[in-house]
Amino acid sequence: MSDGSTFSAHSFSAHAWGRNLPTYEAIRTMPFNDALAAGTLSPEQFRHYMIQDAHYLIAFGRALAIAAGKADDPDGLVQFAEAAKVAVVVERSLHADFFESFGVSGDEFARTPMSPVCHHYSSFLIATAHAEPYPVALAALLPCFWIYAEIGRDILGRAVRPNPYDAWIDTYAGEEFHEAVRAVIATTDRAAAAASPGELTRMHAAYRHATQLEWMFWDSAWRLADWPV
Ligand SMILES: Cc1ncc(C[n+]2csc(CCO)c2C)c(N)n1
Repeated sequence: MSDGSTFSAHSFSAHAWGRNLPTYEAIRTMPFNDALAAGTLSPEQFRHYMIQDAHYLIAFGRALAIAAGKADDPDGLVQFAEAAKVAVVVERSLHADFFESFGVSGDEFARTPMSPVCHHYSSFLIATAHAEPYPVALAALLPCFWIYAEIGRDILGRAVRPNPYDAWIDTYAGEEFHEAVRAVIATTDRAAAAASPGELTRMHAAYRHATQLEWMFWDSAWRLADWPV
């Protein structure tokens, strides 16, 4: 799927994937993902990532719920309402399983605010879902699904096992997640086919911005980034 070839060459998704391939490659080879696959990522960096991801997933769930409300048919409404629920389920499993095994207390989570990048990405998704029409909202949400599916498979293929991050790797490489991702790509392509030229331009801008923010999210965890003042 990483060459976009599963989809029609004329689809929005194929164009968006192709245009953003250098950024995808930059994500795939970034130190955070190399170290995760090698099992050498520090627990401190993974804890930073998990805490920020728990914040992110709630915002992502809200953005999905807003997009669900804008769906142009009942199937889209169900698809994104269900995805919003899954985002919260994943956040709860971070709390129940990963926080537990990597020693993040409820207290530490409660006193750790969103990092600058997490704040930016979360605000961008919620603002886009609110202010933009359905196709543009979906374009902003798509990289989150698609990039994780691809990165999950890539890391699975080269992970050193056993790996302290096995459970994380297995979550995103699983077939169930990939099926959901294919469905989001298909719905986004259908919405793009009905979008105006102006909306299509904004879809590409939203997709690009979200892809850049995915890179920045991992980079932020790698650097243990915090607010400078
Ligand atoms: C920064 C960041 N980006 C994407 C994901 C991936 N992800 C998590 S839950 C879910 C589907 C929810 O319906 C997806 C695609 C993540 N965890 N963190």
